[in-house]
Amino acid sequence: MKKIAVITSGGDAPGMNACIRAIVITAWQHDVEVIGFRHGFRGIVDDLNQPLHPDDMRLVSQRGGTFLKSSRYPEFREVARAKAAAKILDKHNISALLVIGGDGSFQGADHLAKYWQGQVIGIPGTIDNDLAGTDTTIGFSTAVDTAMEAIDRVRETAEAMARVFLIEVMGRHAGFIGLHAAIASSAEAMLLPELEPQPKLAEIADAILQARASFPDSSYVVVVSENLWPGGVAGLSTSLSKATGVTCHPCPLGHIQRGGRPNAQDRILAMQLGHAAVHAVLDGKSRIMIGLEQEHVVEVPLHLTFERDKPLDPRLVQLQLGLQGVNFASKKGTKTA
Ligand SMILES: Nc1ncnc2c1ncn2[C@@H]1O[C@H](COP(=O)(O)OP(=O)(O)O)[C@@H](O)[C@H]1O
Ligand SMILES: O=P(O)(O)OC[C@H]1O[C@](O)(COP(=O)(O)O)[C@@H](O)[C@@H]1O
Repeated sequence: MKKIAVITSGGDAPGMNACIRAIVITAWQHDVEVIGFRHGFRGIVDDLNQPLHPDDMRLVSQRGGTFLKSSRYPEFREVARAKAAAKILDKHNISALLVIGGDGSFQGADHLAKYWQGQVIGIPGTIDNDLAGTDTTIGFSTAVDTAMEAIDRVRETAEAMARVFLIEVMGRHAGFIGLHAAIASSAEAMLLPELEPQPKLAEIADAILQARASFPDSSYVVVVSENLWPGGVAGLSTSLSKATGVTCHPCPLGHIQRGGRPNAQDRILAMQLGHAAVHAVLDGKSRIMIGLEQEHVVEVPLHLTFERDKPLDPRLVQLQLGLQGVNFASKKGTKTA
């Protein structure tokens, strides 16, 4: 019986469990046995294997996180670790490894493929959506929903108290969550690394002061990507409060964005990609990522997913820039941000 393995690696993302379910069920339908290794690449090296059977997949899709566990394991860059992983995979007679993760995990998979003869397939699982070759990644949609709901809550108190809030969203060095959350929550401004890697304090302060002058009774919400400002939104709020004389409140959303039940879109995406990944294995494919482009499942050479940058959708950027900060008090709709 053919045997394949699956790991979840890097930051966990809602929908990873649904993807494992689709892999296990599809594989068993084709007489392929599946084992998981817990904790990503570390689990292969340390042989933390776990047999996976369709009967155990009944109630996993609804849960966030990953029941297989994940890890960041920088030691896997070492050739010796990749060779050790190859040995373990051969010991278990594994013919293909499916890696659910982000660009780092795919670099790890590509690294392993240099020292292991089996097939290596990547499945995009990261809340950041920062992988080239796929329109979206497992977990991104849920993370945006979570950020939006959190910002909606902040908005209510901000509006009641007529306060300025700076809300920090995740994304490592990518603004996808920031852009989508800013649009969905009708933010007054957004600070994203792709738009301005080093935003100017004076410009942000001016926009706040103009908004305060036009709408003294209203809230003002800025969505800020993490790692953009030294000291994060706490540091930025302190500097802006000083520069404007208006108290600015920091609100980092943090890991709240990574947890929670996957939404329907992420569950469906996860199952589509997991199912297609098993078929790619059966077709003898290797060193590819299974992605989704314009609603269609696609296969992309693995290296292209991490060697290229994925740009923000310029139409969505323009949409938000056009809608944010318009001064409705002015007949001409003068921009205030
Ligand atoms: N260049 C690399 N060579 C080998 N393994 C890597 C490399 N980059 C990342 N990895 C492995 O992939 C894991 C996940 O990568 P990371 O960047 O943390 O998350 P993500 O896959 O979500 O981007 C790392 O902890 C490491 O084990
Ligand atoms: O939980 P950690 O290890 O501090 O990592 C935080 C990072 O992980 C993420 O949540 C997800 O990143 P990856 O999916 O690329 O691992 C980033 O948005 C964030 O910068």
